[in-house]
Amino acid sequence: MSSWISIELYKRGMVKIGRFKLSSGIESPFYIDMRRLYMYPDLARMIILELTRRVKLDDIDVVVGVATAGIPLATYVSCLTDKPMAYVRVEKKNHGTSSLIEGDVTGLRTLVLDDVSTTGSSILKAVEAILEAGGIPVRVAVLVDREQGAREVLASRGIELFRLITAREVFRDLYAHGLINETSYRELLEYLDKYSAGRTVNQGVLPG
Ligand SMILES: O=P(O)(O)OC[C@H]1O[C@H](OP(=O)(O)OP(=O)(O)O)[C@H](O)[C@@H]1O
Ligand SMILES: O=C(O)c1cc(=O)[nH]c(=O)[nH]1
Repeated sequence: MSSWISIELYKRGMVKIGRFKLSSGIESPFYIDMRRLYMYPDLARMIILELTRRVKLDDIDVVVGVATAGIPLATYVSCLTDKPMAYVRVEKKNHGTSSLIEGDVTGLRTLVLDDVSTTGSSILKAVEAILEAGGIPVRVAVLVDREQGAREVLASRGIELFRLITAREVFRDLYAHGLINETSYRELLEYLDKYSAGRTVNQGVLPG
């Protein structure tokens, strides 16, 4: 159903296979670099339109991007849906308004947006900032979920995670279309099985 998304992401260099360190410190044999999506406005529009069609929006007052990669995503969602947009900074600004959140979420039902979810810690930090500011985090949406804990962390706070596609689905589509070979596919699945949510070895370092 979403194989066109996987294929486009791969062909435009947003699915990288190699050896990467993630923001959580976990090592990974792949990296999803959605920051490049905005180099291709037609594709960005198509993918984000798909997100807005699939995620529940009718109970949402404001969309909130998580800095930095969630900000262009939230901007597109806002333009496509006419929902107001705010964003959560990485850190509180220490001059001017001293804001952590730009825009206003007070009393508003929010859809939190980020490009990729791994452990969920970045999203959780943003959720906490929204709560602190008097907002109501209703739902979180990401373009790609790596299934390494985000859904479970958010569920424990009563917040649903919507993901347009999972990393596992991306690799399944790439393999099905002959874009990665069987050895790579098996290695990627092995990693995802080993370091997926719920495994005690989640904070893993790759061998070798
Ligand atoms: O679920 P997590 O384990 O928190 O990982 C996912 C987060 O990591 C990446 O951001 P990064 O920290 O690289 O910052 P950036 O958005 O500024 O590039 C990504 O954009 C998510 O925000
Ligand atoms: O966990 C991360 O830091 C991370 C993983 C990934 O695949 N892509 C990304 O942008 N961040």
